[in-house]
Amino acid sequence: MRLHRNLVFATIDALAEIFNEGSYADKVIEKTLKRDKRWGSRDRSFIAETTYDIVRWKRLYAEIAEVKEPFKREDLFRMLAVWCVLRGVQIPDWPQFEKTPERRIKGKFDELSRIRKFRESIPDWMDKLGEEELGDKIWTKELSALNSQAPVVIRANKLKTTPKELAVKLSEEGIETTDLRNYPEALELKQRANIFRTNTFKDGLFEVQDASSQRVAEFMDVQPGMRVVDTCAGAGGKTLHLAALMENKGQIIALDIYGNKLKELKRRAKRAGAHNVETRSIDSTKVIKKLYNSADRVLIDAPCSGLGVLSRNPDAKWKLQPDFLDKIRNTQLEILEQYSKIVKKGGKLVYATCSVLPSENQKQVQKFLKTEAGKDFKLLREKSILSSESGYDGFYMAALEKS
Ligand SMILES: C[S@@+](CC[C@H](N)C(=O)[O-])C[C@H]1O[C@@H](n2cnc3c(N)ncnc32)[C@H](O)[C@@H]1O
Repeated sequence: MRLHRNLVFATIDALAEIFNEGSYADKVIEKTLKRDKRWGSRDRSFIAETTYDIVRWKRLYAEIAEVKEPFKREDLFRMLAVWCVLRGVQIPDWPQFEKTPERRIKGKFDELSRIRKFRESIPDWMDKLGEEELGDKIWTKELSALNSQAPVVIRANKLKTTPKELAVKLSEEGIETTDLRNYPEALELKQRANIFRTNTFKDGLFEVQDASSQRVAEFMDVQPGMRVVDTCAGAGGKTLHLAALMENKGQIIALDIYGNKLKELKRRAKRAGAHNVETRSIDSTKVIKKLYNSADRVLIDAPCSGLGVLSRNPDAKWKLQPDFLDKIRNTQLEILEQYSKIVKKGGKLVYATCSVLPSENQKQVQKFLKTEAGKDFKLLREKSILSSESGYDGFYMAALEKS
């Protein structure tokens, strides 16, 4: 591979913005890719993948390159030089890469690879927390899985197609997929591609949704005709799946505290042909109270640390802070206590997170069961999905029944 100057400069600009201005990697990359219309798909994937790689390995690369935050441009070039050496990419003879100590880089990499927090490139506090919660063996395996590039998985929208038919249509548009055993609606891309440009996507035949995430709506045990409330619906990944499982029959009320996310949900629902979805922004407690004791199924896809989805969102390693985790655990419990009241007698509640930490998952459910609101519920089943075991995102889900 030969490095091209304008692609490398765009990558360095993106990294400076992510590391030094605290911007979100996905947003910065999206903006950077719009900078030059002449860039082809290989150029675009170089920028996106190199930026994500260096974000993912920030601690390790900074340690090897002997640079500290806030990073100057020359520091970022040194980190990129580390990336080149460790990936066997030829270092260009540009002034920015003069005197790159290739042997020293390899030596330091071998030395640091013996220490997990450097090898897996994560903050001390997160390493300690993961080990405390999951134990040394599982955490070590999980970290390694969470540091690998996530596969692209899509969900065939059964309101409009079947996975088989979708695979054929995508293939006609030059995109090859494999179907996933045990995930009835999922297809995995054989190679990364810009699938949002396909007609198949524009026509609403699929959504991008990780395989583990597709387990959540399945876990809800919905039937066509039910009344379902998705309380933390965001832009509607799970809502749209629920609409498909309910064959567009019955009612789904999608709630969130952010109206702009619900607007996006509406746009997606229209594309997907999901007609049984209504959105309501939670702008006061009244919105929730009005729904008390009314739903056959309630989903709480709770805000969480996102520690199960680090492979697709590696900058969360650097943006997450311990005090945020404390706050989010309180929010999770409050939400459980409040929103569980929406379930009617005999109805079911599903609590889910994309975290692998028991303190956000099974321990929260156990705490909830001991509260006043929780005493009417019994735990039916729960599932912890580790990325190291499934090959997809880390997730947790619990189904509870109200008596
Ligand atoms: C894990 S995300 C939801 C993802 C979404 N369900 C999906 O499948 O695409 C959690 C969501 O909870 C929302 N949220 C945060 N605090 C909330 C609260 N107190 N009540 C309701 N929603 C909340 C966030 O805005 C965010 O959209």
